Amino acid sequence: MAGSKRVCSSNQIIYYPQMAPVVITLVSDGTRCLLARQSFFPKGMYSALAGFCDIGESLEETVRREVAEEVGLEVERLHYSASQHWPFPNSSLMIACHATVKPGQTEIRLNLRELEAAAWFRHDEVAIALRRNNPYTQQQNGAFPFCLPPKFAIAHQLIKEWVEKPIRFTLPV
Ligand SMILES: NC(=O)c1ccc[n+]([C@@H]2O[C@H](COP(=O)([O-])OP(=O)(O)OC[C@H]3O[C@@H](n4cnc5c(N)ncnc54)[C@H](O)[C@@H]3O)[C@@H](O)[C@H]2O)c1
Repeated sequence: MAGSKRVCSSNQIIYYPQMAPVVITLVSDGTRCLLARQSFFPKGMYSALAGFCDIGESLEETVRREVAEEVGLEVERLHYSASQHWPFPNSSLMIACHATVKPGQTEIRLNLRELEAAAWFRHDEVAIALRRNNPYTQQQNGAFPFCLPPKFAIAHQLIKEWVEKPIRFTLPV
């Protein structure tokens, strides 16, 4: 039977589990993809942009707002990829999308209240990072290599999808 719930034994009120929708978007300019990091990420790790949906927003509106807020870019086309339940820190439904920026509009305006860094990465750089074993290990020169989220995270799958196959952008945002 579908549906989890708890019934309060004193007043019979039914409580259903709460889940927060989150969009995670891999922005591309056609040849490169935009990845960002927060200060608490493992050193060297970059990921796609994520953000909680606000009340009243469509997923398309959340993508457009989050990308504009975090890196100052306007997205033009949107393509749904996949979803994943994500239990950390509370229960979220991650909705993963690919998006493109308007041609020629690639200048990043970083929101330092939300992100530590963001940059455009070439296809070959991302492909190497996907293949890297022991990605979070410090190198002999003291630096941490550019690396990506672990395989179990939908962020990894979204980035892998971008590397492996051309995405058709069909939905205007
Ligand atoms: N599975 C993956 O691949 C993947 C990748 C990136 C992010 N995530 C998850 O996506 C979520 C959002 O990512 P983020 O980078 O914006 O996170 P974040 O932790 O930076 O949160 C951003 C803001 O959202 C607020 N917030 C927290 N819970 C909320 C809720 N339920 N509804 C509305 N706002 C809330 C926080 O107060 C914070 O100010 C996080 O839970 C993160 O763990 C998952």
